[in-house]
Amino acid sequence: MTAAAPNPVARTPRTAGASVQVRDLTVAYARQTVLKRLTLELPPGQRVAVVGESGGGKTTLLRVLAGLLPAQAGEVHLQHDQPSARVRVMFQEDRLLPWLSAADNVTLGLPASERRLGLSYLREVGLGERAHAYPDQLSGGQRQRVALARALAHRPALLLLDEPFGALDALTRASMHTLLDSLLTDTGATTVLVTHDLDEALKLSDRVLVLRGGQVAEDLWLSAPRPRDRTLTEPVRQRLEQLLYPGAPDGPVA
Ligand SMILES: Nc1ncnc2c1ncn2[C@@H]1O[C@H](COP(=O)(O)OP(=O)(O)OP(=O)(O)O)[C@@H](O)[C@H]1O
Repeated sequence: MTAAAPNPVARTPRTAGASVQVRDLTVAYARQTVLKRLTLELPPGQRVAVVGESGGGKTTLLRVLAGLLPAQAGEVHLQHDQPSARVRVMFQEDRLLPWLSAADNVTLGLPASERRLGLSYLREVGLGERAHAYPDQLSGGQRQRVALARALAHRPALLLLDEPFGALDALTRASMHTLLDSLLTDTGATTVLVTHDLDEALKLSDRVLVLRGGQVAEDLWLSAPRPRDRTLTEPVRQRLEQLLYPGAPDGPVA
């Protein structure tokens, strides 16, 4: 019997996810205080979705965790086993460099010794055959897959996703959920996903935080096994809909 070819990603040691501690975090823009003494603790490897009203500070929290925005007060601590802090952010827009091929976008910034492994993520997202294509030769869904491969190629201890599939059509988004679900299970990264899509939150996360008034207003943990059967997460969905769309007895307002 011939042994199956080893999967290059599965052979990779899982990343040790970062643990995240946020204490009394306050962030303001000009005269508007967006986060108000927000406190949060994420154990290594946890997958957390952040939902809440538009303008409620979800992206602001993500930007502070990414080190892109300073806090006015409070503390943010990331702890991880890796020699360099590996935090990667994926945004709604792919932010690929248009003059670089998909492969070069994915491996940009990786040490030479990690480029081969980086490219294996391009295969994992189903784009091994398009490694030499430039971003403008790829569809929106394919570009987001390159962006996802780029984020994962750096084997982040903390992966921050800001509405990463918000610009995709429903079918492409659903296939990205399945892909991301299995890739996250392989990586071990601690993940924070900002989203307006409750399906996305319930399918991909271990825990859903509702931000309101600059704080964590609700902290719901999901214990249903993956891949998630929608019926198992229905009680959490109903609770989230009550919190996010009060006064809409039949669910979200279109
Ligand atoms: N650079 C900035 N300068 C001034 N105000 C800002 C800036 N960035 C965000 N804000 C304001 O801070 C508040 C929170 O914004 P943030 O983007 O964090 O919210 P959000 O919950 O991610 O919103 P959405 O769901 O609409 O993306 C909003 O009122 C926004 O207008």
